[in-house]
Amino acid sequence: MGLLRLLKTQFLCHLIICYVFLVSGIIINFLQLCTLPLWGINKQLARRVNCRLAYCISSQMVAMLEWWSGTECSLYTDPESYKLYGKENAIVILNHNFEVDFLCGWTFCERFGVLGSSKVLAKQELAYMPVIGWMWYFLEIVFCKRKWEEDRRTVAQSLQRLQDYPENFWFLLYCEGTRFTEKKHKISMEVAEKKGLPKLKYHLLPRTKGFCVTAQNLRGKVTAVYDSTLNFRNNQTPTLLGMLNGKKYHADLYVRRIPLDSVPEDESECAAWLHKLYQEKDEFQEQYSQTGRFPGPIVTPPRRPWALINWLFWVGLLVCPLCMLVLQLIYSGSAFTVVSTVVLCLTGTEEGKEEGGGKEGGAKSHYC
Ligand SMILES: CC/C=C\C/C=C\C/C=C\C/C=C\C/C=C\C/C=C\CCC(=O)SCCNC(=O)CCNC(=O)[C@H](O)C(C)(C)COP(=O)(O)OP(=O)(O)OC[C@H]1O[C@@H](n2cnc3c(N)ncnc32)[C@H](O)[C@@H]1OP(=O)(O)O
Ligand SMILES: CCCCCCCCCCCCCCCCCC(=O)OC[C@@H](O)COP(=O)(O)O
Repeated sequence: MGLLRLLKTQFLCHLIICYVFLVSGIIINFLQLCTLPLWGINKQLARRVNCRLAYCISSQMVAMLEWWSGTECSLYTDPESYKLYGKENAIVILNHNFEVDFLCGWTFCERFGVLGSSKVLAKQELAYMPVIGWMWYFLEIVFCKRKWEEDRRTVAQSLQRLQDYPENFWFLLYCEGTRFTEKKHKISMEVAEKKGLPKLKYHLLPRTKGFCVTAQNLRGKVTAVYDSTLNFRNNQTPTLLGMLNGKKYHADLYVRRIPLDSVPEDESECAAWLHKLYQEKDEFQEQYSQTGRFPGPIVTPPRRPWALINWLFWVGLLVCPLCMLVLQLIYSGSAFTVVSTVVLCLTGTEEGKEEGGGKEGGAKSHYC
């Protein structure tokens, strides 16, 4: 094992990375809070500033994927559509099978220059999460309680506010509403059967209301739907901890650009359109499982240096005070404190190795 690879598996490195992420995140959250008075004076400027601040947080996780773990991301799409990515507002529909699929999504956002402004229809609970959740509040992320009686009005209102958003954005929708598990799949296929809909093998039955309300309220602002289907090579099951351990994965994303004009405006027709789309997505996944590839030509949008530069900046800024703290601990702490800290780090390293490496090449269930 090379020295760098060994370093990446060390718990101490993981501690430092998490420390930098959390402390920089809190500092950025605080800076976002300081922009509050600006919203009353110049709302568009406040939004632009918040996009840049948000970039400083989310790009750290992207840097971990791109530069630390070295994960590769290939895009299957047609060259005509490729030219438009990052230059227009779009609704992105993505399958939800992996712990890190949101992070792969962010990586593509980064490569097409829309990371700071990217949006999602997220469950309300995430709004209370320090760093990311608080960052989302200032990014005008749309939250839902997954109770349609309440969401119908609040989601539509939040979407309407995006009509004059000053930056290009991609609005991510996990129409399945939750991450795929065999149990959830079984239940949702029972619902499909009751509704007389064809069964899906690789997806849960999509929830249509969120998509229909999004398409309805972003019409005029958004020009296309990016139907995106993600999978990983060699049956990999990527995890955040695996990436933190420096494990390299290879993501394949198939994207079809569909003009929003071709999505029906009528609610029930829109729902039927989405069900049909998921049947097609299921076929793409079937093709991937049979052949190991999606249809169409492959391009690999290049990674950009900005995420790494931002990360190195925060590491430089925050690791010096940490070193001082550690030195202080060594000088002033008892032998017991020092020894127990070292033991804790070593134990963490061993557990991290198991988590990060243990799943490598592990058999996956049939769906991905
Ligand atoms: C070029 C590159 C292209 C792309 C790059 C890719 C991506 C990058 C893009 C952007 C990145 C941006 C950000 C990413 C960062 C982070 C993301 C992280 C986290 C967010 C994840 C979440 O939080 S997911 C959870 C929240 N979101 C959703 O739930 C969305 C989907 N849900 C809906 O739309 C729902 O309808 C709802 C939430 C609006 C309302 O929910 P509710 O439950 O109240 O109503 P439903 O309509 O769903 O339920 C009633 C109807 O559903 C039927 N039913 C019952 N059981 C089931 C079941 N198990 N499955 C399916 N359907 C079921 C029931 O019968 C009712 O049917 P009716 O016919 O009567 O309506
Ligand atoms: C630089 C890197 C530092 C790494 C430090 C690690 C910090 C960890 C940060 C975690 C960030 C999480 C971002 C939010 C993504 C949440 C995805 C998610 O929660 O999806 C919810 C869905 O699945 C539906 O949930 P359920 O239906 O199960 O309810």
